[in-house]
Amino acid sequence: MFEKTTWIKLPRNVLVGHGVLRELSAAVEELYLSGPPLVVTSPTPNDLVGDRVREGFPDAETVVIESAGFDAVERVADAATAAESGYLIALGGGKPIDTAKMASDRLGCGFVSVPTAASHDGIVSGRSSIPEGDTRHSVAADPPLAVVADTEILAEAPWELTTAGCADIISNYTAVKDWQLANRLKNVEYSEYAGALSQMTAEMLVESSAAIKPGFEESAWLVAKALVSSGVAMSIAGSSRPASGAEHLISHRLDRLVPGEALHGHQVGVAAIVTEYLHSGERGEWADIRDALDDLDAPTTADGLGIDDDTFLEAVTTAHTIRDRYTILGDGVSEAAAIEAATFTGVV
Ligand SMILES: NC(=O)C1=CN([C@@H]2O[C@H](COP(=O)(O)OP(=O)(O)OC[C@H]3O[C@@H](n4cnc5c(N)ncnc54)[C@H](OP(=O)(O)O)[C@@H]3O)[C@@H](O)[C@H]2O)C=CC1
Ligand SMILES: O=C(CO)COP(=O)(O)O
Ligand SMILES: [Zn+2]
Repeated sequence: MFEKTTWIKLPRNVLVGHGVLRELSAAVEELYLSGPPLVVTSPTPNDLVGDRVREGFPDAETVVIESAGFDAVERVADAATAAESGYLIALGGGKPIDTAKMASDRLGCGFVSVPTAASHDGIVSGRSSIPEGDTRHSVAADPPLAVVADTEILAEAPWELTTAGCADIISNYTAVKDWQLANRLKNVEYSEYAGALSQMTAEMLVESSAAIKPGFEESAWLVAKALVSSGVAMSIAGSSRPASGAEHLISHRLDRLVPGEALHGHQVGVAAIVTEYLHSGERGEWADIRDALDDLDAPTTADGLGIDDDTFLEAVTTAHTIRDRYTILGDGVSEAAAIEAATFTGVV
């Protein structure tokens, strides 16, 4: 008997462009939500844009979170319950967006994503990435009901946040390879549509790299569109597989070993150079990934991340323990193999 089903959840309104923050209340109005919103944000985005968001929602309450984690999710859920909020507005980078995403799932209400940085591809996805102890959970949640990505705001954010977003997209190359490997070796379900979309998004970004330069709003536009596209690939897959493979496991491990040292996107970019070498060896495309990162001003070495070589190598050899996701790391890369891959590619 045929039993396959697909349920793809996507945002209803996606606004990307100059000054679209002014359309936020119109975009929300179209969603037929009820009750006041709770704005979930972190300190810098709140200082920069919080008041402009609240202008459109005079009855909104705000909760400011300092770090991601299940405690923050609980805080947001409690604040929403106390304020009788009808929905959440996530304002900021990946930290407040992932926290609001998961809290809205817990509360059974919708949320709207208002990114202030083009720094990662979770702004549209239906996955929430939450750290806990030594591990990190990629939790299924509903995607935002609407996304309002104002390129004027994104372009004013520090350039390194945009280059982190670029690197998060470039890591799709190796993420898709890991997914295909897991499909071949472990029979993990693979979506041709999601895999192709994720890979095409990375290719298009690399092809546009000459136009991605600091000080141009066009750059924020190109990167934001790629982040949306990558998030849609995750929604089609119903998993973060199209955009998260071994390079993300290494980054998640670095988050435990040296918290806050480097941006998520930068870590996954450098790690992708190494995992591409593990996939394909000396003649693989690791140098293309390195050059693409370099063209986009993203780091290509452990040192460029501000992380010492030994810590980076420790992350490579222990990354497979982060979660049950089969990748090129298999059941662990030996220290000698990690040193060979990272030195040959110039990462350490
Ligand atoms: N769910 C998913 O599919 C995905 C989730 N992620 C997750 O997202 C997180 C990474 O996202 P990232 O955005 O780097 O993390 P943060 O939200 O921590 O943002 C990074 C830094 O940028 C600051 N910031 C945000 N906007 C601006 C701005 N406009 N101007 C100046 N500073 C700004 C933040 O300030 P402050 O410190 O005040 O907050 C923070 O210091 C990780 O936890 C990662 O796992 C990443 C990819 C996909
Ligand atoms: O960062 C992500 C995709 O870019 C999300 O992946 P994770 O599921 O590994 O957190
Ligand atoms: Zn990522």
